[in-house]
Amino acid sequence: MTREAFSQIPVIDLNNIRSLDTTARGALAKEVKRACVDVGFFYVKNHGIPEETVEATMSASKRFFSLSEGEKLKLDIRKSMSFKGYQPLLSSNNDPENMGDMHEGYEVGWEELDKKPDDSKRSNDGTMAGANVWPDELPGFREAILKYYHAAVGVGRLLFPLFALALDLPEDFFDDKTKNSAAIMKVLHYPAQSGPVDDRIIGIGAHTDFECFTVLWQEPGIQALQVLNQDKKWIDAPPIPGTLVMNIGDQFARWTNDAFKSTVHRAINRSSIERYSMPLFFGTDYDVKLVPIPSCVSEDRPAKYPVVTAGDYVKDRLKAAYGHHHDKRES
Ligand SMILES: O=C(O)CCC(=O)C(=O)O
Ligand SMILES: [Fe+2]
Repeated sequence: MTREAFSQIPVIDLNNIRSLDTTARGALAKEVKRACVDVGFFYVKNHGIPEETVEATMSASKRFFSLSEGEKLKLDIRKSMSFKGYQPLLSSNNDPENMGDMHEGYEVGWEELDKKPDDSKRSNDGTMAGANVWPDELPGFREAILKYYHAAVGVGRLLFPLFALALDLPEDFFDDKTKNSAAIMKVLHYPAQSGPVDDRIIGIGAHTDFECFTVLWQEPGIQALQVLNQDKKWIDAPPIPGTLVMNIGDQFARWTNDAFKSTVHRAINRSSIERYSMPLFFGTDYDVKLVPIPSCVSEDRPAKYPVVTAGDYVKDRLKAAYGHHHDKRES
């Protein structure tokens, strides 16, 4: 690939993802592989999530963030042992060099839309198991959030086999590693940062995501997301209507011994209006060990990472970013 090409984030059409034609799926997997190896970021179109679902969830999210701080703080994520609930402005810090992230957020994990007395997926989450916390005052909020959550989880389910193909693995390689609910969704609200911006307080500081991959919806019309390319230059990842942004996270970097790039990114909302986004982070089940795939390790490419479980990895990174439970970054 040329240097020029590194500054491009590809758009991949998922139209053929459900195709029964293995050649078509194979061609798609090739495109995905190239994006994962070269950039670690790509856009997907024809992802199948209806626009109405996105809009309903966004309007629910806007209603949530416009509640009073007191109401929102009833759901303070710092009271949750499993990282569910509300994150006030400046309470997280994704870049240890920075002084806090200029966004507020709200975080949920797996939950059935129709409540079951025993939701085995959620209770099997081990170290990350714990109920979502919902506001009392917002009728329809839970339903709107969970509707998008389940739609996006559906996209994630389609993508794991594609990533497996891209790694020359059997398509079902991740099936027994993704049986539970290791998918965390956030809705985020970034105030406008116009005027001079202190580089140490931006929307979300430079970071990599912790899981296998992220599916991000970002508000159309506002440029904020930036990706660090292989030349260590920040390139814009503008919203493209009708697409979702996908990026590789640290768990895939570990599975692939860095063949797939967990790419550093950040967001700065320098527009004059507030911005909303929603990432959904897909990991393997929390008890699964992040063991490098044999074809990604060789004498020339020795294993780079110690083996840990997905749950321990994610929890340590969350603790570091949120600095709560009186725990500081371990090591
Ligand atoms: O809001 C965005 O565009 C990026 C969010 C993000 O990178 C994250 O939450 O990990
Ligand atoms: Fe991120």
